Amino acid sequence: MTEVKICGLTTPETLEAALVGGAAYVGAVIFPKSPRHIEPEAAAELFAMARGRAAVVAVVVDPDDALLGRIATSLMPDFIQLHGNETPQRAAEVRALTGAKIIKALPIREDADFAAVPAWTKAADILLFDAKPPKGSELPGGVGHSFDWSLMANRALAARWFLAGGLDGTNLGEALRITGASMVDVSSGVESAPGVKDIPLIRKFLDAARQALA
Ligand SMILES: O=C(O)c1ccccc1N[C@@H]1O[C@H](COP(=O)(O)O)[C@@H](O)[C@H]1O
Repeated sequence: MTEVKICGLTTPETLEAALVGGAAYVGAVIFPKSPRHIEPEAAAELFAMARGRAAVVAVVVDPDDALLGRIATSLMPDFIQLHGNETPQRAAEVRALTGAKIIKALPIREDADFAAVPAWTKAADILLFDAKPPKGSELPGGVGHSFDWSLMANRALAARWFLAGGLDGTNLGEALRITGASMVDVSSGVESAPGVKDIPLIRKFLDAARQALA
């Protein structure tokens, strides 16, 4: 099956739906400007039920060492998703500070945006291609915008990568067909309102991932 990450989970019911539905990755957004924000200690309590069932991902934006320390000692995520302007050198520090593997989000609008990929291929365990947020947006991700999926077609990459940005249960099949992605990430596309995850939409997305493979 296409590996799915459901991101921005904040309740046990929606996390359970993601786990039962077969999500391989589940994400906590630790970024106060986000409607999905959860404090590291609360995330640790919530995501305890995911241990051994899916990889736990902490999504952060240019985190300082103090926040990383709180995340490492409470949530102890399998992955830290860097969704800001972090450098490969900072990613190495984050890895050393937390012991977590690194997912690096790269914002894509045009072909030239892939220039950052070679530097990140060694510095990150997994890349995540997301749309560039609209101008003036306070959020670097989680805004439901997609990029031109044809930019991914026939792109030989020496790294594992997620397709992200504006995916939902209705467009996932087409996105997979065009990009050939084997890993996908969704947040707002499985919500009924910003920050409010919806169990039927989570199920629909996971079903669409299964059907795409069939
Ligand atoms: O979801 C958020 O609020 C968020 C905040 C800050 C950085 C990243 C965030 N989410 C990530 O954005 C992408 C795409 O989201 P969407 O499906 O388009 O809503 C995804 O990687 C989330 O992990």
